[in-house]
Amino acid sequence: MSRTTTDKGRDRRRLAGKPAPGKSMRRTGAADAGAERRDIVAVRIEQVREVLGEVLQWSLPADAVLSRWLRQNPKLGSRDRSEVADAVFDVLRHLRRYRHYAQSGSGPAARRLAVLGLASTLGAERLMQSLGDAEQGWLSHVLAIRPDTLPRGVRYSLPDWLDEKLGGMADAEALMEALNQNAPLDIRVNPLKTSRDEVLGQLQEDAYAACAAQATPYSPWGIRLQGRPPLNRWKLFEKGEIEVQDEGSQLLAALVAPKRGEMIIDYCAGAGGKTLLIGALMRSTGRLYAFDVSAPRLARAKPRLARSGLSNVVPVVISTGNDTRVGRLRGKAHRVLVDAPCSGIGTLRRNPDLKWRQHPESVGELLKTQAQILRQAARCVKPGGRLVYATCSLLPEENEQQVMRFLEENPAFRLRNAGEILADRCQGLAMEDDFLRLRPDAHGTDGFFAAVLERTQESTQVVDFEEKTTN
Ligand SMILES: C[S@@+](CC[C@H](N)C(=O)[O-])C[C@H]1O[C@@H](n2cnc3c(N)ncnc32)[C@H](O)[C@@H]1O
Repeated sequence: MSRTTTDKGRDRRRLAGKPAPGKSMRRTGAADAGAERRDIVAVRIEQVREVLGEVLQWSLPADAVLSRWLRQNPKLGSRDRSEVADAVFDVLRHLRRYRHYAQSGSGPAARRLAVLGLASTLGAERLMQSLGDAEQGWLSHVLAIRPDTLPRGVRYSLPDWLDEKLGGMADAEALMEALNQNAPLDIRVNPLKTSRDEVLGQLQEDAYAACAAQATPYSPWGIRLQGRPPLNRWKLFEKGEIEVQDEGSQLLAALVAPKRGEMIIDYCAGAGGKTLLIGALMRSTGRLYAFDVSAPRLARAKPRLARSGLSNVVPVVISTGNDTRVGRLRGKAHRVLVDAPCSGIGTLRRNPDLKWRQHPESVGELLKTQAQILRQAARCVKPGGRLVYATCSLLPEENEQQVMRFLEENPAFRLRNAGEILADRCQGLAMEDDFLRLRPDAHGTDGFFAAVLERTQESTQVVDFEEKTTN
């Protein structure tokens, strides 16, 4: 059989130790891809290190620092953005444990934290390829440490004061563990425009398959989604049929139990999360005042209100002292919601930096503000009306203790059973006493607290009541 030119060429190359052209190209391609992956990881480590350098100064909330950094780096794609964000938030969640691990390494501490965050979010294997021998050795060493051999505060990455506070609660370690998980993405349907079944039906379509939409267990308006879909580009969102809202927040709005035609005050309305649901439950009738001392926060409620189709909401920027517009509503409101400024410890799944930004002194300041807001808001409640006090904190001093002190000072109010009030609309929530307490480990929501305080019908002595409480 005669040998072809191709055969001869292949033999010459083999003798010369050179691979065939096709193979050579394939191998180089694979090697290039590997090198590219290593480069990307090396760049990622630097990006995370850079963001952490700013976040760990604690001058701004982590999400604000991250948003600014992303604006300064507009060329990054969506995958780059989410890889950086995931690693930064992972480091904030596990900061105390990672700092403990970082002690044994060398080089800049922020780089070691970035490596740990990325090892957790991208996988250690992917990281290893981009590390030198010493860093690889260190990473293997710390990843082999069993967290259950570490003191509890280090294991769950809590500052000592918070470890002590949460440690005194029932099922403390389950709570600490749950607070270190990623929060799911909950949305709420707008009952003024649609129903949950209708939205769930649409989300069963192929285009939304990755979201694996499921009804939330307690709120009749809630849907839980997987991943981070680009919600604000969805038609459902643009048409005001859905809003982003944790199931726990939905339950707080339900606890207000508003009725058509009533006069209701959302005293700390912020960007209007609860206002929107309360207004929809009023079927856009009556009057719903959305108060807040922060004009920028209330301004953020405006586009949401526009989408919602509500026409009963009156946003008002109030002052922290004795505000005349608040004064005019004295004794007039059927319901007043105080969604008080608080430590936010119940939201650590979403805001892990709060455990490092808050401290006993800042909580002490919040306690004074909460008591003052409660006193001012209580004046607006009409006899027989209700004041709902809520926080996204798990700390008893911001919650039960705050309410019990208010009740001692204000005998015109009595505690109502929150579980019974919610039972009308929300199934399956069993509470052990009159308060509503939600926990991520028990309910899958952020941590929330709420109490319903009813002003007795007989309490017509508004003047006495005010004099007693103005100090
Ligand atoms: C927990 S946030 C409210 C969140 C909002 N209700 C929501 O559902 O999106 C607390 C709000 O209380 C406001 N606030 C702080 N001090 C206040 C005061 N003295 N009177 C009224 N609002 C106050 C803050 O500006 C902040 O927006």
